[in-house]
Amino acid sequence: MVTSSVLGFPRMGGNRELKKATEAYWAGKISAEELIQTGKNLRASHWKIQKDAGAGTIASNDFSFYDHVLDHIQLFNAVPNRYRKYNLPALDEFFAMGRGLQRAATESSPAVDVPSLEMVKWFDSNYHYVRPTLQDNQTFSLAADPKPVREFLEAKAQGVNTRPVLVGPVSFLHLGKPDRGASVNPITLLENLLPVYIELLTKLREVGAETVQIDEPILVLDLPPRTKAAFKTAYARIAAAGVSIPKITVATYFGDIVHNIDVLSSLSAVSAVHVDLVRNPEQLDTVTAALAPGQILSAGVVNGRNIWKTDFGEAIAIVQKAVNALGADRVVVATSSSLLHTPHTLASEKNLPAEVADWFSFASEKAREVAVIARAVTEGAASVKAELDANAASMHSRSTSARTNDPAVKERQSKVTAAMYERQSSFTQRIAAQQTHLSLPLFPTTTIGSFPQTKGIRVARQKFGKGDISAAEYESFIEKEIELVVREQEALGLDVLVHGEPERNDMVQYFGERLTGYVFTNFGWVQSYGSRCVRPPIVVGDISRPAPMTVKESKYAASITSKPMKGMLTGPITCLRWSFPRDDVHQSVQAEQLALALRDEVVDLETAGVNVIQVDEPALREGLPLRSGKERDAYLDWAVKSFRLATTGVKDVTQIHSHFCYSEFQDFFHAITALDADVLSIENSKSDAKLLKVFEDEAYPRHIGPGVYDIHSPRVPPQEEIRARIEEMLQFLKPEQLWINPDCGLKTRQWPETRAALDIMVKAAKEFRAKYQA
Ligand SMILES: Nc1nc2c(c(=O)[nH]1)N[C@@H](CNc1ccc(C(=O)N[C@@H](CCC(=O)N[C@@H](CCC(=O)N[C@@H](CCC(=O)O)C(=O)O)C(=O)O)C(=O)O)cc1)CN2
Ligand code: MET
Ligand SMILES: [Zn+2]
Repeated sequence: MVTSSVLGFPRMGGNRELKKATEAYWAGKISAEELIQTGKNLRASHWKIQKDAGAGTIASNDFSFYDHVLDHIQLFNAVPNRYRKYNLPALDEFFAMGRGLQRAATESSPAVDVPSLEMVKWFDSNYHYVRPTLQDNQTFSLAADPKPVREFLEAKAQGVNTRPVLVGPVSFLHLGKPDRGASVNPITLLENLLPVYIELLTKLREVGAETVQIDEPILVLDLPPRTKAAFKTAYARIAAAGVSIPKITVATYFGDIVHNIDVLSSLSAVSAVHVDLVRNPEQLDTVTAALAPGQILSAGVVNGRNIWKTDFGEAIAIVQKAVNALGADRVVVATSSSLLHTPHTLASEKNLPAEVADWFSFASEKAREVAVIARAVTEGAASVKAELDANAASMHSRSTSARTNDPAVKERQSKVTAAMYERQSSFTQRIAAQQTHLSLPLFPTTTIGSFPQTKGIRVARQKFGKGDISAAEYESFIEKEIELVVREQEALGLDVLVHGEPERNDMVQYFGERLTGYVFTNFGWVQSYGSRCVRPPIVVGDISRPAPMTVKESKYAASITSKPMKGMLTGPITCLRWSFPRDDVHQSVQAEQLALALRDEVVDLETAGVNVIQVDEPALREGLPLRSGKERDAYLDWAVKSFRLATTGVKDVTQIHSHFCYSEFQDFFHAITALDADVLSIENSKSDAKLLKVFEDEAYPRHIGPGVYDIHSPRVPPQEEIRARIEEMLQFLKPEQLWINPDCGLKTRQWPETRAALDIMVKAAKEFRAKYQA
């Protein structure tokens, strides 16, 4: 019999209960017990949803109060001493690593001041994990009352026999890095980690876990030989534990494992291997052939990364093929990855056009899909006839809908010329014109765009959405917010100002709402990091811009100050990647449509007198295929082209900025150069300044602002810290090319820390200005 499984469920809850409780706890409004109870209720509800949907195997330990990799840092007692030394309650230590902690001394406790650990992209998704930082001679031990055991028992008490999910030992180490000052190669710590890992598996078996899902997603990456070899060591040791541990499913996702297929022989003792057959259906034959006798294939055919209904006909055909090769008892129908990346349920969406809603499937619906597919294969199509028929009708409705096709957009795309990808002059000429026009000092200061999205702003927007306040009232409210942000920046002494983005719910959703071809949800939230969520707009058809999207706000902001005002747009790749893109048209086509819409916006801003325009592309790297090779080159080619198409319609004097919230450019530096942006701002405060060396090595001529402080944490950086960062940057960058700015936008911050940190930043810039101008 073919069974079904879900690799993980979203954590936030249908109403973002987890986000609200976590933030209330941080604000001191609810107790730790109340937060813990909220987590418990959510887990119970999520297990029930999946059980009621008929999903066979359901995960536990997929829940986290912040991030599941961070959970494992605590689980293995790999907490750096700078956190451990405070002897905080486990929950507070956990959050201190996630978001930093700065607290004045009280009668009973000393002052705490510790920055967060680094947060990085989870493969090619918009989810971020907390990166384990490991010491030379790092030791591990199992935390008391291990979370996976606790949550397994919790589900068991509810009558759900779950499959605990763990981050695999090899992936955990590979995804980590040496702590600042340490030089350890994380993978060399495997021997230290394995006994703890086996102790955990043994405990899980003791409490009744029959199987465990061990995620080793790094198997889809290009791996150094040493990491590949680590799989052999790890899984031989795990196999040696025999019947004292549960059966194991090793899960991979977001790519194929064909290039690492030799590693499968190291996994011959595990009971099942999971692969992503949505992304890479072609790997089926190779993987099937490489399985050990009796080994089960978990076939990921329901997409964990988007919201489109699964085409049952296609999925059943793939599963049937696997069954033909392996037999029904050796095939499980599964989601391609955890459903963490999908919204909670479609059932809450009351405002979608009915035609379109019928094309979608969110997490709760996907849990049902795996069950239906498994039943169709086991008992035959007749057993689920109604569901198969309805699915076929949905597929037909979408493929024939008039909504997806706009001939005017296609017409415009056919008229794109080579000249439309080029600025009028070279950077050298442009920067001279820009300097004259802007007359900026050495080490110019700026910010990345957004200022605090206060409760007041969000509530005003909510009221406007509900019709409680009029458009005119909302607009004048936004103007007041813009004015406030402008005055704050003038008082701080910043050089290039921004309007603060108060009118934007989100940098991608906002643009989606102003473009044709998109639809929106009311509750379609997806976790991005910690308590932060996004509601990705959904691309269903051809995209165009009916009217200017940002000109009014930027023009107003520019009109109330004599300082240069920077216009603020989200680039085509980021608009695409942080939406749910359509899957019936190549992404390069959607990116070009977005680029043409943005090109018009850029030109309109210039015409309105805004001569500094930032086009954010933080998702450029995220879209980079995970493995090096031809696919990467093809992606970079169309990604760079769409950025250029969006930005090159302006005169020399208009300065184009772009922003990325990371600083690892080594593997695609040529593409960064090819963007031909005049100024780049990048994240840098949490990474090694040595990453900037590539700009020096490649003699990158344009301007760069590597972030001087982290904005994801409320912590205010001391001036010495910023000074030290700038000194480090000057080892690799010329003073003439260096801008001073934070790592990213300030929307998640509160005003007091924003003001304090920017004040320190501007002072530091002035210090360097004095030193270098002398
Ligand atoms: N799409 C996207 N991806 C990104 C980023 C980003 O900015 N956008 N930045 C990077 C880091 N990721 C981030 C993701 C989300 C947020 C973020 O701030 N999200 C906000 C929600 C933003 C939003 O959509 N706000 C809406 C809705 C706000 C809201 O919750 N309103 C309340 C009512 C008002 C209230 O009581 O507060 C409600 O609907 O219930 C608005 O402002 O209009 C949050 O989780 O709090 C920040 C960074 C990488 N990926
Ligand atoms: C995630 S990148 C953010 C860029 C945007 N302009 C902001 O400041 O919020
Ligand atoms: Zn950013």
